[in-house]
Amino acid sequence: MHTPLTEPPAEAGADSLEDQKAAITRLGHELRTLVETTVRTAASPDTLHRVADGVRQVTAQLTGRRRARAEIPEVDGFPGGPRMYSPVVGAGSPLAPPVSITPTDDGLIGHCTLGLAHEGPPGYGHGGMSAMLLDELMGQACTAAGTPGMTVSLQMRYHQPIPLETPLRILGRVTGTDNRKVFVTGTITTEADPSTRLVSADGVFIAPDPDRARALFPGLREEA
Ligand SMILES: CCCCCCCCCC(=O)SCCNC(=O)CCNC(=O)[C@H](O)C(C)(C)COP(=O)(O)OP(=O)(O)OC[C@H]1O[C@@H](n2cnc3c(N)ncnc32)[C@H](O)[C@@H]1OP(=O)(O)O
Repeated sequence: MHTPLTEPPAEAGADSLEDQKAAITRLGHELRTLVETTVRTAASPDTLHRVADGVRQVTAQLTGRRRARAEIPEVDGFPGGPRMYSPVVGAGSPLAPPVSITPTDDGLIGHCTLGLAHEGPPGYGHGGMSAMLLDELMGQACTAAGTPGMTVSLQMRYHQPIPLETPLRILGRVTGTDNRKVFVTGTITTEADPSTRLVSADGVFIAPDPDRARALFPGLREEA
C-alpha cells in the first residue's frame, strides 16, 4: 500500500486548537529528546547515516502547508500569551529547554534544566543560552508588568558557569519605566541555591509605538 509522504492540506476547523497544541507539544518533546540523544551518542557512522536517512523521510512528512515568515500561527499567543515555537519557552521548539514561567508579586520566575545540546564550556551552559534565557524572562516581565517592549540593550555579567543537567531558576523583574523605556534586571541561579547569582543582567526594553509595531509585526491580529 502506498503511504503518502507529504501531509494532506489541513481542513479548516478539523482539529481544535487544543488538539493542535497537544500534538505540537508532543512532537516538540520527541524532537528535543532526539536532539539531546544526538549530541550524546557514540553511535557508529553506519548508524548515524541510517538515522539521517530516517530523519530526512520524517522531515518530508511536514513539508505540506507551511507558514510564511511573518505569519503568526493560530496556536501562538503573541503578544502576551504562550509562544508555541519560541526557542526559549516554546513547547513545540526543539531548541527550547523549554522554560516554564511562574508569575510572582515581584516579576517572573522561569524554571528549566539545560542539557548537553546547550553546552558552552564542557559540562556548562553556553553564554549565549544564558543571554537568551534572560532576554526572554526580562522581556516577558515587561509584558507581565503591562509595558511590553523589545530589547535595545542587554548588559550581561557571567559570575560563575551554569551547570548542565541541574534545575535552574531565572528571574526577570521590571525596576522602572521612563516613557516608552522599561528598565529590567534578571538573574540565573540554581533552584538549589537561589541566593548565589551565576549570571545577572540589566536590560532596557522599548515599547514600539503602535505604527511601528504594526510595521514590524504585519501578522499581528488587529485586536492585539
Ligand atoms: C512588542 C513586544 C514584543 C515582545 C517580544 C519579546 C521577545 C524577547 C525580547 C527580544 O528578543 S526582542 C528582539 C531583539 N530586539 C530588537 O530586535 C529590537 C530592535 N530595535 C528596534 O526595532 C527599535 O529600536 C525599537 C522598535 C525597539 C524602538 O524603535 P522606536 O523607533 O520606537 O524608538 P525610538 O528611536 O523612537 O527611541 C525611543 C526611545 O528609546 C531610546 N533608545 C533607543 N535605542 C536605545 C538603546 N539602544 N538604549 C537605550 N535607549 C534607546 C531612544 O533614545 C528614545 O529615548 P527618548 O524617548 O528618551 O528620546
